[in-house]
Amino acid sequence: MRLVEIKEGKARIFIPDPKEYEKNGKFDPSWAPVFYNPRMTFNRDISVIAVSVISPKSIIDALAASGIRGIRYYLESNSPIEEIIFNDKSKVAVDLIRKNVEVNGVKVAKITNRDANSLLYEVITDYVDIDPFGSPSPFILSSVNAVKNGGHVAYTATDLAPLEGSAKKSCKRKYDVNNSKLSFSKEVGIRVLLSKIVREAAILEKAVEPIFAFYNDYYYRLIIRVTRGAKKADESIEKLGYFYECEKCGFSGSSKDPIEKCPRCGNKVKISGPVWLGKINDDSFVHKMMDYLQNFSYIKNFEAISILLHKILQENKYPPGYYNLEFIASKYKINVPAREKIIECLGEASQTHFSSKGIKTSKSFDEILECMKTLANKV
Ligand SMILES: C[S@@+](CC[C@H](N)C(=O)[O-])C[C@H]1O[C@@H](n2cnc3c(N)ncnc32)[C@H](O)[C@@H]1O
Repeated sequence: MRLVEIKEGKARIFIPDPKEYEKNGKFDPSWAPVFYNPRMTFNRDISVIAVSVISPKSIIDALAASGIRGIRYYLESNSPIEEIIFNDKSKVAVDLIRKNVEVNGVKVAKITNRDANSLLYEVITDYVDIDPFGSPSPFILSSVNAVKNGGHVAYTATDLAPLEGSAKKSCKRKYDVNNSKLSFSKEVGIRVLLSKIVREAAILEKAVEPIFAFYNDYYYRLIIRVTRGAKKADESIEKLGYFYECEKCGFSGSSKDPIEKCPRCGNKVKISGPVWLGKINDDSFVHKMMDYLQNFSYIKNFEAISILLHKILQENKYPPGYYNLEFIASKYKINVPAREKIIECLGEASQTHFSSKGIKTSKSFDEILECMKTLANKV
């Protein structure tokens, strides 16, 4: 395997030379013997900042591939990390991790060549990172099991089709959620993932609190805090419910139990659930990330991260779900007014990072419609 050296953040790592695995001039990171995807740099940049805020003493990079994530946590997070377990079931990956750990002087590394699940049932740590191909579902129970009381787990999910309701059967299999493709499916997806995590954690009498969650490019990233206690686990479950959306009048909302008819026009609704209906971001955690970000002016995505964190804080004020302006406009056969104008008209409203067509607000559907119609008439 020919290697090339690349730089990401403060790490210099060796990866398989992509040129060797090109097919017809194209390259997909999954074609190389060890996975490294530069499109995930944003995910790793922002995770380095989150880990700095969390400040864990021990970390498990359970699906480590080249080791880039754990290495960057060691080199770049503000906190003194005492142990990082780098794990991958691939022997080739583990050999490369060994090299990369040495090159970057990671003094606290333990490297294992195990199935992540069997490893996670044997260890106890402050922070687990689950960054799989596709769905993190197979690793939820074991990762929640592996963290101490008050510990954290971070998940990446790239299986958007089931999470957003395009692949319904797959969503039922992997997340045990009856999902429909709703006009605000980008936000539904992360709430489907959280719903599964909450229910899996409850088996272990652990409660889950999301502290940081976002959507970017082709994946979700979610960080949860896990606490022990059957009662607390029950309280987490209480925050599950259902989204509905009316195909006729476009009205949408959430309810504790599934409903069949639109509360506005009486038509049949599409539903998705059970989904997490609590907050998905913790304001004080996001504020701390903004403060810490100032120490990371060297990272590639500094500006983009700052924009995302500001958006998240704005949208975190509003109830779950967003309004897809194109969807509503199509129902009423009106032009889509500029998003900023609608936000201005409503007053209490914000953009959402989930969609450039969406707004979040605590105002009613009819108030939104009124603003949209008034503005559309002015166009
Ligand atoms: C998407 S890659 C990880 C990427 C890496 N975290 C990064 O930031 O570049 C997923 C890795 O998980 C490993 N893997 C898949 N299933 C596994 C399992 N059950 N146990 C341990 N490793 C596994 C694969 O060999 C692959 O290296």
